[in-house]
Amino acid sequence: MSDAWEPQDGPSAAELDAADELAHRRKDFVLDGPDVPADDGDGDGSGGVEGVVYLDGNSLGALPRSVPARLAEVVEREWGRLRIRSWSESGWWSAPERIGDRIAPLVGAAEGQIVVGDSTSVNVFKAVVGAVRLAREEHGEERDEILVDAATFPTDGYVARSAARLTGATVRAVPVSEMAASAGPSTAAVLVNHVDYRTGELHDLAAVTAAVHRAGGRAVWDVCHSAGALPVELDASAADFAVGCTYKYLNGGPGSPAFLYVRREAQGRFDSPLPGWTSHADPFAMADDYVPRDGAARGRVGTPDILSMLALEEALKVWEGVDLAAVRAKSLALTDFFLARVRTHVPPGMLTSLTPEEHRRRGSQVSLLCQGELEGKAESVMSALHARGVVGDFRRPGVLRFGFTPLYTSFADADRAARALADVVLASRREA
Ligand SMILES: Cc1ncc(COP(=O)(O)O)c(C=O)c1O
Ligand SMILES: Nc1c(O)cccc1C(=O)C[C@H](N)C(=O)O
Repeated sequence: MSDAWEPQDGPSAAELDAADELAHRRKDFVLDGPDVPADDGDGDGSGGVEGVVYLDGNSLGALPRSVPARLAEVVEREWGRLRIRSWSESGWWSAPERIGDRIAPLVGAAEGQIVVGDSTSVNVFKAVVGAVRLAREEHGEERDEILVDAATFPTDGYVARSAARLTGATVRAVPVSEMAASAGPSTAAVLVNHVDYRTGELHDLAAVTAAVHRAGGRAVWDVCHSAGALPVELDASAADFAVGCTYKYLNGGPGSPAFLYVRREAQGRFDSPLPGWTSHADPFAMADDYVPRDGAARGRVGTPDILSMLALEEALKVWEGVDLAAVRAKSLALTDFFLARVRTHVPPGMLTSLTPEEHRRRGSQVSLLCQGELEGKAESVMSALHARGVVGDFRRPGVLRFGFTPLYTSFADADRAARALADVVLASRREA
């Protein structure tokens, strides 16, 4: 432990964990495994009885404990013994809408508006083209611009540019802070990340959407970093389309299918650019002409990815009885606690938080920029943290990211991570 590690003002991690109403959810996840570093007995937080501190749920959520048995059942019974009958008898065919309805309350959506399937990237494509077509149907072909969050996760930008080429529109990158003022008479659609993957900044879904609507455009939201991390008010904010992944805060597993939300009011006019046979009104008619289904199922394309989808369905059971307001309160308390610990123990000028202080602008991660003596060392700092049993990640050029998943991250985790970070930073100063 570093000499710099002194007792803190305010409640201890143990006191905060004892008062945490979500603490009991942690046991529903597999968090310790054979990769736990052996206890080296020096008390420096580098593993042992405490296990790994997992702060990378903003990239890949931890495994919910009940998933392996459910997957084994799906493979052995539903696939192994029932085979083709499972499309109807095991509910495989309707899984995309059924699981969409399980996600709906987590993102503030009434049922019947979310379908699960494909990747986030593919759903961004459906949503952006769908939004452009809708805006043009309402306001004419002069709607020729797509505004894209200038700090977007790259896949959204790539897809938007391709969608623009296909629809004859152009793309303009706009900082989210200027999005509302930038939407105008030529805006067909805007594409915004609800939480910035690099900084953890939370954007105002309702305000930006309202401004885009006033300008006559349609709003598409990427909620990858907010779904399951904080309350997302899709219906109340009048979002037109939203897309999210399920492998981060929804813990669906690596490559678990994404989801597509199409606001009920827009569903009947949603003209998907990927009209596959499973979104046909009568798929088994195998008709030449495409007639789209009504409702969320219009967002389907081809055969659903059943194994991943049913793993996700099981994973979503951890949300039963969870109050999203409690999730948000804990997320903010965890990130406040971690930031305060880091600020106290890391010498000034080495790490700067890119994550907003203001709660209303903060998602559920903390991003620290390596500066001064730490410039160029983000990767080595993160690997030293991994060696001490603290798993976050880094994004080039110098951002350390720590994701806080309220269902399983404890205040003791946040405390140990900050401690390990201070030790790593001070060690790197000694070595310099
Ligand atoms: C905001 C955001 N959008 C999209 C993606 C990825 O899309 P896909 O699930 O298609 O890989 C990620 C992360 O990988 C992301 O952070
Ligand atoms: N989807 C990922 C993957 O397949 C491999 C590694 C990382 C990811 C991620 O999700 C990265 C993540 N979206 C990010 O915020 O950087």
